[in-house]
Amino acid sequence: MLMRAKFNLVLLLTCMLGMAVSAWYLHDNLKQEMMQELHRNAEATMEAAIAVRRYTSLQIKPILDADPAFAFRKQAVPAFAAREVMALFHEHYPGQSYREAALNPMNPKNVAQGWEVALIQRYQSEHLKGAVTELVQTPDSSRFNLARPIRISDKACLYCHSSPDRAPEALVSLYGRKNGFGWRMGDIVGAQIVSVPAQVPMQRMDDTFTRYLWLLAGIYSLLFVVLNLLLSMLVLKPLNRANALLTQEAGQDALTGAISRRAFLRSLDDAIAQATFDERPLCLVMIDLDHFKAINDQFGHNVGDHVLHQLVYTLQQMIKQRDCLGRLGGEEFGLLLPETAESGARVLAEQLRVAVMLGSFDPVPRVTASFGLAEWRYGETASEFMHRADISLYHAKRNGRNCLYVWGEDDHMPDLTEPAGHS
Ligand SMILES: Nc1nc2c(ncn2[C@@H]2O[C@H](COP(=O)(O)OP(=O)(O)OP(=O)(O)O)[C@@H](O)[C@H]2O)c(=O)[nH]1
Repeated sequence: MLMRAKFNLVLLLTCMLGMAVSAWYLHDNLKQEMMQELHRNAEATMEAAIAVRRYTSLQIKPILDADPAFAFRKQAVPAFAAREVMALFHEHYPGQSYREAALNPMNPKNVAQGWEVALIQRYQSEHLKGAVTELVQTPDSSRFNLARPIRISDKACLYCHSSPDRAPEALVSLYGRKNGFGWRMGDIVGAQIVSVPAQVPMQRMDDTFTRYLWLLAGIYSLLFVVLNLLLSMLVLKPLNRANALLTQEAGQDALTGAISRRAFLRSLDDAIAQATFDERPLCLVMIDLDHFKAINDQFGHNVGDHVLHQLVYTLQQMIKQRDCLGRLGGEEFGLLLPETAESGARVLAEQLRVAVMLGSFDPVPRVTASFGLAEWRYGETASEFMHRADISLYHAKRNGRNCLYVWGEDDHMPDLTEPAGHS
C-alpha cells in the first residue's frame, strides 16, 4: 500500500510537471502562430495600401499633372487614394482599418489620435526605420497593429507641404493655410497604420489550447490508470504472493502475524513431549470468532481481514511469551498454554473472551468469540488432545457463543471414540 502510494505520488507529480511543461510549450507555440497569422494579414493590407499609393503616384498623378485643366485633385494624392481604396476594401472586412496618421496633416481626417501620437513621436525620437507591431488588449477588444513610418524622401512631397505659398492654390483653398506645411526632407511626419481585430484568432487559440489540455489530461489519466494496473499485475501481486509464501515458510500467518497451522502443530508436539518429560500441566484453548461470515458479508472482506488481525493483536497483548497462538484456519485459532493447569487457563481464557468482547474492531461495532478449553491428559496424543479442545469449542458455540466451555463441564459430553487426526 505504501509502495503504491509512493509510486502514485511520484507519478502524479511527474504528470503534473508534464502537463505544465506541455501546456506552457503549447500555449507559446499557439500564440506565436496566432501572431504570425495576424502579422501576415496586416502585412497583406499594408502592401495593398502601398501598391495603391505607388499606382497613384506613378500612373495617375503624372496624367493629371500634365493637364493644367485638372490643377490640384485630392484623388491624385497617393495618401488620399490609399485611404479611400482601403476604406472600400475594409467594407468586406469589418474591424480592419488602414490609416495614415500624421502629427500635422493637411487633411483633418489624418490627425493622429492618442496612441498614434505616441507611436509617431517614438519613431521620431528613436529614429526607428522599420515596422512596429503590437497586440493591444483591452477589456472590450483585442487588436493587432502594424505601423510603418512616413518619412519625406521624395522632393515632390515638398511641393505641397513646404509652405502655403508654394502649394497649389486649389489645395490651399481646400484645406487652408494652417496645417500640413513646414515638412522637410527626411522628416518623419506620421505613420501608416494597419489595425486588424484579434478577438477571433485569440478565441480560436484559447479553444485549441483548451481542447489540447483536455486531450493531455485524458492521456495522462489513461497513463495513470494503465501504470497502476501494471504495477498491481506485474509488481504488487507477485510481490504479495512471494511475501505470503515467505512468511508461511517462516511459520507465520501473513495476515494476522500468528504462527501458521503447521508451525502450531509442531509446537503442540513439542509441548506434549515437554509436558511428558516434566510432568507439568498443559492446556489448549480453541478460539473461534462468532458469526464472522456475517461480518464479511456486511462490512466486506477487507474489514474481515482487519478484524482477524486485530483479534490476534488483542490476544497477544494478554498472553505470556512462552504461550503459543496459532491460526488453524479461517477464523479459528489455537492457544497453547504450557505449564498451565485448567484452573489458570480457565481464568485467562475468560479474560481473553471479555477483552475481545470489549475490544475495538472499528468499523465493526461488536465482535465476540467462543472459547473451548481442554487440559492435556498424561499419555494423550496431540490429535486426541486437539479433538477434545475442538469439542469444547463446539459446546461453547452450542451454548450460545461468546462464552468459554471447559472440557468435562457437561456430563452429557460425547465419548472420544474416534479422535480427529492432524498433520
Ligand atoms: N475476511 C476473511 N474472512 C475469512 C478468512 N478465512 C475465512 N474467512 C471467512 O470466515 C467465514 C467463516 O464462516 P462460518 O464458518 O460460517 O463461521 P461464522 O460465520 O463465524 O459462524 P460461527 O463460527 O458459527 O459463529 C467464512 O465466510 C469465510 O469466508 C480470511 O482470511 N479473511
